[in-house]
Amino acid sequence: MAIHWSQDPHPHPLLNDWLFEPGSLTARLKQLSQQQFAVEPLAEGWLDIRDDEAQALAVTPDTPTWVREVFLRGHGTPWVFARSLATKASLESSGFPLDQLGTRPLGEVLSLHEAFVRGQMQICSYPAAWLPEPFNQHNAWARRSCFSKDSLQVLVCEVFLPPLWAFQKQTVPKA
Ligand SMILES: C=C(O[C@@H]1C=C(C(=O)O)C=C[C@H]1O)C(=O)O
Repeated sequence: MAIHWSQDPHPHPLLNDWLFEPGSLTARLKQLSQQQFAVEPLAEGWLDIRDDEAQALAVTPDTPTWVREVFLRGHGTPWVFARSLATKASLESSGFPLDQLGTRPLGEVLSLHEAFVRGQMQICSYPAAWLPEPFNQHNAWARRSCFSKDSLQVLVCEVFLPPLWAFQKQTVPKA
């Protein structure tokens, strides 16, 4: 399945505001949920990566890679599906604990190391088939970027799920 990642902004301002949020998504979701926030690991392991992911890391698709898929939940509801990955070789040489995070947000660990540089943000309409149930009925807007530090590259993809937009709608900004 082909996927097109673009650096161009999305025409819809609300979508663009989230898709190109420069800061930590964890921090923003914690604020939006008034700290009623949690990370739920869904799948983790030495899993196959997709052609577009291998291309982003400049490796072949059969390269041993740790993949971490989670829901970021606000008030107990999945708001974001995130898929983060890094090659085995780069994890072993850096000691970065991508495979030991559990329910600890990746963003918190990345922020501990100031040396991480976040690459260009790209967006796409993420294929429904790549989303976990019950969100695998429709495509959803996603962003991805690569956090780099020395030889380590952590590719982070975040897909914004319909319940986040529903919550946004019901949360009228304070005057
Ligand atoms: C990179 C961040 O970490 C978040 C937490 C993730 C996790 O715990 O797996 C994955 C993607 C991010 O939304 C962030 O907060 O900006």
